[in-house]
Amino acid sequence: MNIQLTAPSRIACEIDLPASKSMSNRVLIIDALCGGRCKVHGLAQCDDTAAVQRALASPDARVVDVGAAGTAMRFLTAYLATCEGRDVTIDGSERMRHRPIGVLVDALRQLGASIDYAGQQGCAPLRIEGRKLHGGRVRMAGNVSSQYVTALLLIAPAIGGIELTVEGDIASRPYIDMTLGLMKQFGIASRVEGNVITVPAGSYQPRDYSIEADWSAASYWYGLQAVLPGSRISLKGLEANSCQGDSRIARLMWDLGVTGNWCGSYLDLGTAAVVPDGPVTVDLADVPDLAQTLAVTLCLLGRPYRLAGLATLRIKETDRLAALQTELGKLGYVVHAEGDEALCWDGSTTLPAAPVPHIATYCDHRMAMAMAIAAVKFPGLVIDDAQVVSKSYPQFWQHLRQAGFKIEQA
Ligand SMILES: O=C(O)C1=C[C@@H](OP(=O)(O)O)[C@@H](O)[C@H](O)C1
Ligand SMILES: C=C(OP(=O)(O)O)C(=O)O
Repeated sequence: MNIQLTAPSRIACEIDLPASKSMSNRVLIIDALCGGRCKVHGLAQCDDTAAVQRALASPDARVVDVGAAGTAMRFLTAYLATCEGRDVTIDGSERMRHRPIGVLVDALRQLGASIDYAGQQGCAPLRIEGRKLHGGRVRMAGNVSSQYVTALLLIAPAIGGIELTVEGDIASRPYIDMTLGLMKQFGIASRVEGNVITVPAGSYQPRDYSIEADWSAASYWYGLQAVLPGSRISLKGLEANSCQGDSRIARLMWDLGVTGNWCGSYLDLGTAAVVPDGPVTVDLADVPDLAQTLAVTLCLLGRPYRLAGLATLRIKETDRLAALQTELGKLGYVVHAEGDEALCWDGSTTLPAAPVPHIATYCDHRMAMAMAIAAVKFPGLVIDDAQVVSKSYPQFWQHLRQAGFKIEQA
C-alpha cells in the first residue's frame, strides 16, 4: 500500500508509543528458559515480537519462519540449539537469507551445537538439531552484530555458563548492556572485564516484568519536533533511565533544538529558545537504528553532517546507506556514503527528481518512518509499501493522523 502524506504546520498531540521489541524479544527468550513462568506486561505488538512468540508457542514445528526479524533469527537460533531432541529448520524472508549469521553459528558450534546451512553458507535457512550444549570458553567477533553476543548470553546460564571473549570492535554495544541488565533482573549476574563477559551457570528467576516504550520509535517524533518548531509532542511510556541505548536520541536532538521535560510518565517535547546551528559530526556505532532519523532530520534542517560508525547499516533490513543516498537524492539532497563507515552531506542540493517524489522503502520500517518526516517540507510525499512499519511500530500511520497529518492512499 502506497500512501500520500501532508503534514500539519505544527503538532500538538499525545502519542502512546509502542513497546520496545528489543526488550520484548529478550524477555520472551528468558521466559521460555524459565518454563514460561514469568508474567510479562506490555509486550510489543509488532511483527518482530510476534515472530518470537509464534516460534515459542510451537515446540513441535519442523520449520520456524521469523520473517524479517533479525533479533528473532539470532536469539531463536541459539535457543533452539539448546532444545534437546528438537530437529528444526529456521528460516526467514528473502532478505534474511542474505543477512549474515556465520559468526553466531561458529560460536554455537564451539559450544557443541549441531547447526547446518540448508542454503547459502553463512546465512539462513539453518537446520538445527537441538542438544545439550556445554558451556565454557568461546570467542566471537563483535563488529558484525551485537545480536550474536546477546543470543549467546541469553542461553549461557542454561548451558553451564560461558566465558565469552568478544574480539575486535563491538557494534551496537548498548544492546549487549541491555541484555546483561535484563539477565540480572531475572537473577543472573554476569561479570564484564574489558572484552570478556563471564556468565555463571544458573536458572533465571521467574518474575513479573513490564516492557518499556521504545526509544527508537520515539526518535521519529523527535525528528518531527525538530523540523516543526513550536510543536508540542507528548510521548507516553518511556523510561528516563532506560536500558535502551537509543534513549541517546534525547541528547542528540537537544543539539538540534529539541527540549524534553518529564511529566510523570510523559516526556513533553518542545523547542529551545535558541536553536543551535552549523555542521554535525557524530559517531552512531552504538545506536545504528537512529541513523535514518538523523540523516533525514538534518537534511530537512539544512545542517550538513558526517554520521560515522555506520558499518552495520549495510546488512540490516536493507543496505541502509545505499537506501538513504537514493531516497534523500530524490528530494534533492546530495548525500554520499564514505565506504561502509559514514554518511555525509555537505549541504549540496539539486532539484527534486519529481514534483511529488515517491519514496521506496525496501522492506525497511525505518526507511518508511524516517522518510515520513520529510513530508513536512515535501507536501504530498508518497511513501511506498507503507505497511512495512509493522516490523516494529504498526500504529505509526495512525499516530501520524492523530498528530494532524493527512494520509491518503496513493
Ligand atoms: O539486539 C537488538 O535488539 C538489536 C540490536 C541492533 O542490531 P545489531 O547489533 O545487528 O547492530 C539493532 O540494530 C536492532 O534493531 C536491535
Ligand atoms: C536492524 C533492525 O532490526 P533487526 O536487525 O532485528 O531485524 C531494526 O529494527 O532497525
